[in-house]
Amino acid sequence: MPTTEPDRVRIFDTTLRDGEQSPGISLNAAEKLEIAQQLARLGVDIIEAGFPISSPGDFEAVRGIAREVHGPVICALARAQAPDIERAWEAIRDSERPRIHTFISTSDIHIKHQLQSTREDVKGQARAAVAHARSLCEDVEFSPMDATRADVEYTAEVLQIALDEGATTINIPDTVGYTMPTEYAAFLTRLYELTPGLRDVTLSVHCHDDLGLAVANSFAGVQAGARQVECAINGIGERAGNAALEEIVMLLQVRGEAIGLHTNAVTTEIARTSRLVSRLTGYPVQPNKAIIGRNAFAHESGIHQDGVLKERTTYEIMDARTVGLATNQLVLGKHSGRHALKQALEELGYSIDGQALKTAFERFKDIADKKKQVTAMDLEALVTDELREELTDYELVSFQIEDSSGRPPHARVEVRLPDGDLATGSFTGDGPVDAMFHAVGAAIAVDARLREFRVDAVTGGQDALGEVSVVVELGAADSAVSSNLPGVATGERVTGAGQALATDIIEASGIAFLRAISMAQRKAKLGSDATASVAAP
Ligand SMILES: CC(=O)SCCNC(=O)CCNC(=O)[C@H](O)C(C)(C)COP(=O)(O)OP(=O)(O)OC[C@H]1O[C@@H](n2cnc3c(N)ncnc32)[C@H](O)[C@@H]1OP(=O)(O)O
Ligand SMILES: CC(C)C(=O)C(=O)O
Ligand SMILES: [Mg+2]
Repeated sequence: MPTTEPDRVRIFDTTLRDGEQSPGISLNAAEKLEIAQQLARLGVDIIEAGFPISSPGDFEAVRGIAREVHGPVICALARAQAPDIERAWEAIRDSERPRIHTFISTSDIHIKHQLQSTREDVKGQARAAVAHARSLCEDVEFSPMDATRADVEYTAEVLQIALDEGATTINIPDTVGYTMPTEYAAFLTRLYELTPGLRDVTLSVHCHDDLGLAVANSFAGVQAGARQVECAINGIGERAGNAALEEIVMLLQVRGEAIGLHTNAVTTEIARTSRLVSRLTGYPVQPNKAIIGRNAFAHESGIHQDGVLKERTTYEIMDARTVGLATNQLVLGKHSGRHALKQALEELGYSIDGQALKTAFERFKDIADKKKQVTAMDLEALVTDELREELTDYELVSFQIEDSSGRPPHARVEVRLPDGDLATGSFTGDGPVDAMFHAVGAAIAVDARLREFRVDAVTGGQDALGEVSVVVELGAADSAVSSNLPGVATGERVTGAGQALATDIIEASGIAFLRAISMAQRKAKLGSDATASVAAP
């Protein structure tokens, strides 16, 4: 137990050391520094910046962090060997608050097979290592590696040696993620009994997730008296990873009061830190990951949405804003109701009711039937599209596209004209969109020149809505179109812009093209050169 603030749990972040031991992760010095600076903003107490003896690059990275990151303790790992300890010290000595973390195994499996040594020799190595580290640095952490598979009495003897030599933090690693919460707590309690000096220093926990118990074991350790938790952002680390920092911090934020404990972490920096680590490590975060997964604050089902709309706490134990997210999310799908839709639209700034809501709801259901998920972006696009539709004089009633390798694509369309008549047109084009445009032009007897064409995926995923934007130019110089442009003198040009949304971009192209022509014709009729686009909601 630390002598100051005994109710505070120190957050020891090992993203840059154990986290980086995840297969496939290799961070360069600049990336490590960027993460370390963000960890400082997150308010972690200790940053384990790396293992300096492991490579010149890691040495430089740790040294850069030690020099440039202020606030947290900057820690470097070293085996219980003089060269490791000296290299670690060289890397962190410029830090305002350096710490050397040295370790050696106390389990017989490790002593016999890996170290090929004896219990007595390990005691000697531990003594020498801690003494050497303390001769260089005031802050020294000692870890008996694989402790949870070790003999507790022997581990206590080694810890007493480390304490005698001046270790200031004792960390008990569950190196292979083997222990269970009650067993781990009992192990720590027994260590307290066997090692009297342990109560005078900070006891730390370091748990791996091989059985999915890293956070539960860490929490059990805290309940047994540990006041430092070693953890990594997004739970990355050797094999199945370390305890996830964001889970430890939020567990103590949400439930800490019940046991009278807290951390100093700035929880609103969690989401940003998670995204940064994910981006720089290339390790994506699973959608259902606690705290930082994209579903962690999302509600899909109607009953939950209804509850959250009435009172957020019915289905949420945390406010998304406390972890740095803008808001929770009501994910609209085919089972969602009108209230959730209306609320979602209001959040987007569209206050609609009555017939407008009814129409939007029907269109929403159509889209929801085609898509797995209707997002806020879809909704915005749908409502905006609803407004645009009022400005359309033509309706694309149906279309067929024949497209196959070796033959140019052919389009056939049926368009309802402003007077209600149906007109058909067909065309063989260079591509399906080109064929669609020309077939539409043929159906309404307008020869429009395409000036701009753009397709944007409005939402993500294969079933995303595509937004097509087109700008067309009509000219009275062209005898074929003069009857459509009564207000335009020969030689003049008039442009029109249109946009449309659909999951099928060929369909969206046809509708946008018709809207652009409508706009050009309206402008021509008004004799106006207004540049207002049909797209503007
Ligand atoms: C549980 C953990 O996360 S421990 C940290 C694990 N992290 C890493 O290993 C990442 C960085 N490691 C490395 O870059 C390399 O392993 C190095 C540079 C440290 C060492 O490389 P090498 O000298 O080639 O040794 P190698 O890694 O093959 O073997 C490890 C050696 O360290 C010894 N060793 C392992 N742990 C310790 C320890 N805590 N104290 C002293 N010696 C140890 C092993 O017995 C073995 O010694 P041996 O060569 O006499 O058999
Ligand atoms: C170096 C030690 C603390 C470690 O990472 C482990 O035992 O898992
Ligand atoms: Mg580890």
